[in-house]
Amino acid sequence: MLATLNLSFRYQDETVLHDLSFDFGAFPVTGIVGANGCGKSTLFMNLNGVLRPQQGAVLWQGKALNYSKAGLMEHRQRVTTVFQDPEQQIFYTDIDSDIAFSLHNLGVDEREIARRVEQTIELVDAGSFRHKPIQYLSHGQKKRVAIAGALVMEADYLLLDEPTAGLDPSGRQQMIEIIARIAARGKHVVISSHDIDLIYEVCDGVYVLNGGKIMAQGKPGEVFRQASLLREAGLVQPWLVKLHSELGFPLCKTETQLFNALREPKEA
Ligand SMILES: Nc1ncnc2c1ncn2[C@@H]1O[C@H](COP(=O)(O)OP(=O)(O)OP(=O)(O)O)[C@@H](O)[C@H]1O
Repeated sequence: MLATLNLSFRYQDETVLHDLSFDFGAFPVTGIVGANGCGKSTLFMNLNGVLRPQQGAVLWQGKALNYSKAGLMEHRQRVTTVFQDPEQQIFYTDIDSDIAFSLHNLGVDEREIARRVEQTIELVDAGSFRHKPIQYLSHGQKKRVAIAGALVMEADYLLLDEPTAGLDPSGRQQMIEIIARIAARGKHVVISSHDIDLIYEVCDGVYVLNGGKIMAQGKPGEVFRQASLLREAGLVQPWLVKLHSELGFPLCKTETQLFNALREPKEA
C-alpha cells in the first residue's frame, strides 16, 4: 500500500507541500486536483522517490521508503509514473523495444518480456500503430506507448500526471477506458489532472490540494458538490455535478448514465 504520513517538502526555502497524509490504497483510482502550482507534480516526484521529503515520509506497506539505490529500484517496480509529456519517457524509435526497455534493464527473461509487451500493447490499444516508428506517432499514441512502458513493469501503482492533456475527445475517451481497464486488473491508479470532468468520472476517491495542503478528501460526488470550496481552491465543479447542484438533475457519473436517467421516465 502506498501512503504518505505528514509529508512536507520544500524547494530551497519555499515549502510547497505541507504535512500531507494520503492513503492511496483506499480506492482503486484516486484523483489529485488543484490549481496550477499547488504541488501536484512535486507530490508525484516525492511518491516515486525522485524527491525526498524533509519531514514525514512516503510509506510502502507502512514502512518509510528506503532511498538507497537498491531501495529506490525496488520502489519503482511497485510504483511507476507516467509524466505529462510522453517525449520524456520514450527512448527508442520502435515501440516494442521502447516498452521492453525497463524489463531488459532488470534482466527479465526474453520470453517473459515478449509476453508482457504483448499484453500491455493490447491493454493500451496500440496494436494498430505498433509497427510505426515512434517519431511518426501522434501525441495521443505516444502517451499510450509511455503508459505501456510503465504498465509492462506490472507495478501495483500507476501514477498518471495529466493523462488527457493534449488529447482530442476520442483520445480522451480512449484514455478513460484504458484507466478503467488498468483498475479492473486490480492495480491502483493515482491521477493528477486539471481535467475535473475526467477525475469525477474515473476516480473513486479524490483529494483537493490548495497551496500544498489537503483542503478536502473523499468520494468525488461528495467533494465536488462543495462549489464554494472548489472555487476557493481555484477549481470548478464537474459539469455533471453542476447540473445536479444547480438544476436538480440526477447525480450521474457519466454522460451516458445521465442521458439514460433522463430518458427513463419518458419510456415508462
Ligand atoms: N525545481 C523547483 N525549484 C523551486 N521551486 C519549484 C521547483 N519546481 C516547482 N517549484 C514550485 O513549487 C510549487 C509547486 O509546483 P508543482 O509543479 O509541484 O505544482 P503543480 O500543482 O504540479 O502545478 P501545475 O498544475 O502548474 O502543473 C510552485 O510554486 C512552483 O513554482
